[in-house]
Amino acid sequence: MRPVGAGVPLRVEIADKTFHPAGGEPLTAVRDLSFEVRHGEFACLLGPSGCGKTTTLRILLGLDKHYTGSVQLPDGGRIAAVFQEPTLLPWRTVEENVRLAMPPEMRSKSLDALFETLGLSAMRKLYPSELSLGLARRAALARAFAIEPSILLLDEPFVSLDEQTAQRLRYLLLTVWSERPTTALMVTHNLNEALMLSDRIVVLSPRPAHVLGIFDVRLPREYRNPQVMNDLHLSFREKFPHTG
Ligand SMILES: Nc1ncnc2c1ncn2[C@@H]1O[C@H](COP(=O)(O)OP(=O)(O)OP(=O)(O)O)[C@@H](O)[C@H]1O
Repeated sequence: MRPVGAGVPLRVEIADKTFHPAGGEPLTAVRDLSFEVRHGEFACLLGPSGCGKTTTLRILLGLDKHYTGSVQLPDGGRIAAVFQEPTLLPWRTVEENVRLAMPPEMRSKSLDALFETLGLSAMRKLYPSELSLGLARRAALARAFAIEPSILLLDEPFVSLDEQTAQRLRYLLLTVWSERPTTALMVTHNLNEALMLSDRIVVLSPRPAHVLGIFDVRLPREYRNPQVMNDLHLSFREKFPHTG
């Protein structure tokens, strides 16, 4: 495994992204947005509702090519995404959903360890309709990690869950990510979530999104106990008094 920072970073330079709705006023969602996520780092894009976070992720995913600027993805080019909704195919089992996302040369590999880590071993043959909201999110995480992505993009994956379930999933995400480290960028408007998960928080302005500043959380995650989280909150608010 390469040490953090040794590989190609994710480099984002979006000069302008403007929507031109038919019959409506043009709307600039992103302007002069520039940041980097180092190889193997977990970063969060933290910004207020509607500031342009999802728009930015869609550009990184290649789903929106109508922008000016450039994006450099880490080498390997395998992108995994986890969205707000788990987007599982309803007529396929959990395991089939995961395997279908894998490139053909990987499809026969064992998924035992991954399912075990995510607490899904007993659910492999279930259909999405048989899963709770939390279990469906776990299946979406399994599908993302199964392809061994060179970059993992997450768009508020725990947003519509109750806080207890969301917190359990954050821990699971950390566990599975530390077993299978990859460069990760997660969109959130939840400061607590960002402080718990990130090596680095990219703090965004209200729309049009640009970077207000970077908050590095250098402390290893196992030391981020409630007291430390409290201190992190305070230093974040000192640095960014009008956000979060
Ligand atoms: N296809 C589109 N056409 C026109 N405007 C759009 C389109 N998609 C997004 N927008 C607008 O662009 C702005 C940024 O939207 P975006 O979804 O990127 O925000 P966000 O930061 O992800 O918000 P949230 O936290 O609420 O998900 C919003 O004002 C939104 O209404």
